[in-house]
Amino acid sequence: MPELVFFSGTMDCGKSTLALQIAHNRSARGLQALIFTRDDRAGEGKLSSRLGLVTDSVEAAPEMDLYGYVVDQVSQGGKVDYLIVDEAQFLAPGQIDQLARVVDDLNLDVFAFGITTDFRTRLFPGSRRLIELADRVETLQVEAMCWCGARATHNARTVGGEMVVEGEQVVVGDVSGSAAEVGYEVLCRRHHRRRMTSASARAGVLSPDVLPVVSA
Ligand SMILES: Nc1ncnc2c1ncn2[C@@H]1O[C@H](COP(=O)(O)OP(=O)(O)O)[C@@H](O)[C@H]1O
Ligand SMILES: Cc1cn([C@H]2C[C@H](O)[C@@H](COP(=O)(O)O)O2)c(=O)[nH]c1=O
Repeated sequence: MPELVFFSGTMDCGKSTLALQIAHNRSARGLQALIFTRDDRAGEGKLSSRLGLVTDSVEAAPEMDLYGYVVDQVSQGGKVDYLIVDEAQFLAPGQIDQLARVVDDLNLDVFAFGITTDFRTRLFPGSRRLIELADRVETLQVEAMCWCGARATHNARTVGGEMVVEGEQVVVGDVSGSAAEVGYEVLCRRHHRRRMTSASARAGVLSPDVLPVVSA
């Protein structure tokens, strides 16, 4: 039976790499993917991994009918054996419904990849709908780690190096950006709640406030 599968995790846990591996393994067996992404860091119409691999994709624009696009491709003689959808958190809930229809009415597997929650720990609308509709939700095996060594479960946003909890939900960025701009860091829940990034933890250790007080 074809499935809608949501591969989810934090930023930087290997989702895009897995998407590219699935496409590679299947294409070696003659299966052709139709690849959608939205707002990949590498630019429009690209699916990229931090391991350096990148492939062309179809940019899933906000108003695009994904089901209609697949039907058009197939009616024009295009070969579509299954779908890969990266950065699926950015899709509108209605577009996730269209992906479910691709599975049910066109009998194609759809593998969606994305982060579940934003920098405020709130579900992205696209991820919420995926959790509601997917046949399976898979958590990635390679866990990203918080600076403390615990499994990273949350995404923090930094602006000028400081963790923030207010702002636009969508700001494309990376975990290795310069401290001057918007960046991201994956944290465990404990340190997300305490707003302790690796930089603020280091600063805390160096702060004279935490040095032992020597009595006279
Ligand atoms: N230099 C490197 N050597 C080995 N693995 C790396 C290197 N750089 C990145 N990675 C791996 O790539 C992962 C990020 O992959 P990516 O597919 O871009 O993540 P995601 O799509 O989940 O944000 C990291 O968690 C790490 O496992
Ligand atoms: C937490 C969070 C992330 N984003 C953006 C930042 C990146 O461009 C993508 C995630 O990409 P990845 O391949 O999973 O690293 O999402 C955002 O816009 N808002 C957020 O709150």
